[in-house]
Amino acid sequence: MAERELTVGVAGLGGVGARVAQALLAGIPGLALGAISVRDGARARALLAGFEGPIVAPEALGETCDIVLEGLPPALFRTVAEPALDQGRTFMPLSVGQLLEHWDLVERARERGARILVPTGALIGLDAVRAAREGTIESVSMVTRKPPAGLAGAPHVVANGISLDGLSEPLLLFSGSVREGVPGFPANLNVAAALSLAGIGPDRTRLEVWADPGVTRNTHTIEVEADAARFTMTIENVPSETNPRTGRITALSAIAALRRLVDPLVVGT
Ligand SMILES: NC(=O)C1=CN([C@@H]2O[C@H](COP(=O)(O)OP(=O)(O)OC[C@H]3O[C@@H](n4cnc5c(N)ncnc54)[C@H](OP(=O)(O)O)[C@@H]3O)[C@@H](O)[C@H]2O)C=CC1
Ligand SMILES: O=C([O-])CC(=O)C(=O)O
Repeated sequence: MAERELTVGVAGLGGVGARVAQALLAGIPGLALGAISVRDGARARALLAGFEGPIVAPEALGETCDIVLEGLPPALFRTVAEPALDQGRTFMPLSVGQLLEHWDLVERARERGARILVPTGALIGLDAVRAAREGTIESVSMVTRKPPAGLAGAPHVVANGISLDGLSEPLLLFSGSVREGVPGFPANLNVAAALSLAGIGPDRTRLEVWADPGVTRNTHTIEVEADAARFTMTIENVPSETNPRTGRITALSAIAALRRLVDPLVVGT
């Protein structure tokens, strides 16, 4: 007898959430779009033609859905995360940096039998980082370069009165640990948070953030030194149409991460 489909609740229909919800509607065997949470219901119904399921508050997604995917602005992270975990659901965050600031949620997941699954998102190489962590990792570092428009408005940029207009050469905005960096760039460094969680943690993972007028893509390079391997990898992400901060691959990574929850064959660590 066929197993029942797992239902997915999607919080936020921005660049990431809309793409994931559309993929679920188009059909992923074993998964179904169960509910959505949005501010503008009419816009959502237009984006998701044929979706007749409920539109609910972010807190309510976990009442009926097996998996809750968060694609909200970072400030709303806990609104959806906490109830989904209390309801024992599988929670898939995109605003991963917020996990560092709401770390108690990991213990909460353990207590409630829930799970937090962080997709690789706009990054590369978390499979190798996780494998290396089973041995000894000496160092992990990441350099992020984005077109200035993708960094405009970040709290760090605003608080330090940094002007990104008319830059003619790369400007180093931040250098330090991932834990120190994320609060200043909550919509830019989710990848760095994910890297740190896959490897040696946010205090030991080093980070540089550059506003670079010479790049058109959101570019992340990670460098890992471990007893099992040394590797350097770079990903150059096409910014999404709706949000220049977010790489187009982010939604595709979330879709792939959902698929591996139900696929009979799973490849990769
Ligand atoms: N993990 C990773 O690798 C990456 C993570 N990210 C992060 O993923 C998250 C989603 O990114 P992205 O899709 O680009 O973000 P967007 O800003 O495009 O989308 C956020 C959506 O949330 C909606 N929203 C706002 N308030 C509410 C509310 N109260 N209830 C329901 N929906 C609401 C917005 O609606 P409205 O349209 O009405 O404003 C918008 O559609 C962000 O935190 C981003 O930083 C981004 C890139 C990579
Ligand atoms: O999309 C990207 O390149 C990375 C990003 O914004 C994030 O990690 O928040």
